[in-house]
Amino acid sequence: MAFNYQRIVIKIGSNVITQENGLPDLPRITHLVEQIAAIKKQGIEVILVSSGAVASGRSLITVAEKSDAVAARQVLASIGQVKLINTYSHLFEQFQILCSQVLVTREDFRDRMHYLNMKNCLEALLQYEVIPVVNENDVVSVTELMFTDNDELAGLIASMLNANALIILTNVDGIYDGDPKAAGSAVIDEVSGNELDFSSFVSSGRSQFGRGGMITKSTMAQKTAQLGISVHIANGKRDQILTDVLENQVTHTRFIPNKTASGKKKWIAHSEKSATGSVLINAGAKAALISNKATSLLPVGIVGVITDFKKGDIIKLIDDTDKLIGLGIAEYGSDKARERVGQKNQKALVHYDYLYLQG
Ligand SMILES: Nc1ncnc2c1ncn2[C@@H]1O[C@H](COP(=O)(O)OP(=O)(O)O)[C@@H](O)[C@H]1O
Ligand SMILES: N[C@@H](CCC(=O)OP(=O)(O)O)C(=O)O
Repeated sequence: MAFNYQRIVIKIGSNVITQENGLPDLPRITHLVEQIAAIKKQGIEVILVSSGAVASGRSLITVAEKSDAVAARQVLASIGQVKLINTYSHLFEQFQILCSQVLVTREDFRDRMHYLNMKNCLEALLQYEVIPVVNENDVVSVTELMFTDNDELAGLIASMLNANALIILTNVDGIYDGDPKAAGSAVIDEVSGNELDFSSFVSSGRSQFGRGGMITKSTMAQKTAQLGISVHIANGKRDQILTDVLENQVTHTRFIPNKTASGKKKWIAHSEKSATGSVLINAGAKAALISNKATSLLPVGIVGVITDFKKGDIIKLIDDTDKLIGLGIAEYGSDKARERVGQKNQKALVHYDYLYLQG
């Protein structure tokens, strides 16, 4: 194997396992399960994040999606998830592999205790040689409780389980440097660091059954790689794609991983939407934080408290252009922070060990 991974998360997009007419593509799912079984036989731990509940639901029932889109999605997913997991379960059984169903919402990642309970469950499933099949719980996950899409969920799961790699299967060969259909566009082989501005060449359009599109995939991939996890974006419609990606024998996009971050930093990195408070930091603090040295956020670098928070909350560090610089756990509440704004020799508001910088 070109890439020597011990634990991988594989995310399969709706489009990969759905035919153009909206019906599930059973031969494709079967072929993917065969490859996953072969990978698992080599001793690699696999966690599957699979979309396709809504698409599977559409193959079973017709609902009026125009009148109430939220209810329609709930109904389709509730019916379709049963079919999806049954299909996986039946196919994995043929290789004497057990799979399990794990349905989650964004809320499950917010509270650290809750997060650790979920992590323990997934670790236990892996110990029992089970392949967890994860999807968003679309039935209860509505509006602000929703993930942007399953790419975000896959990034969270890969970070939570300290996976070596995340393989995202979609319906194009990778991230193109222009419109994938335009002549002259080519797949970007490698992305390192986070300087690349994807919005200049990735359109916000989505494929027929996809939710987030390539922009959210790119941003999530960059963030996940910054936390120390290799991310591969490849075409799940191609035969032998998983084995070829692992052998590095197929054109696709690979995000080169940075130094591995601690488990706690990985959790903080994905907590932007659950951050309660925020503080405004000055130019000196910003420069110190983004330098290569490990630096905590001291009150002397804080200009003011923007939104209140309690000790232990996740807070946002914002600069004077309103840009998010980082996220961290507050060592004390906003009342004390206000009293200490601009003062020297005060206890750090965010300790370096509990600070994640956007980069
Ligand atoms: N520069 C680009 N490179 C690759 N794909 C792009 C680009 N710009 C837009 N896309 C679109 O993103 C789509 C994949 O995202 P999405 O629809 O969310 O798929 P999935 O269901 O796999 O999550 C592709 O089908 C492609 O049309
Ligand atoms: N949870 C939804 C998938 C939503 C989603 O993000 O889809 P996709 O963009 O195809 O990965 C489902 O199972 O239908």
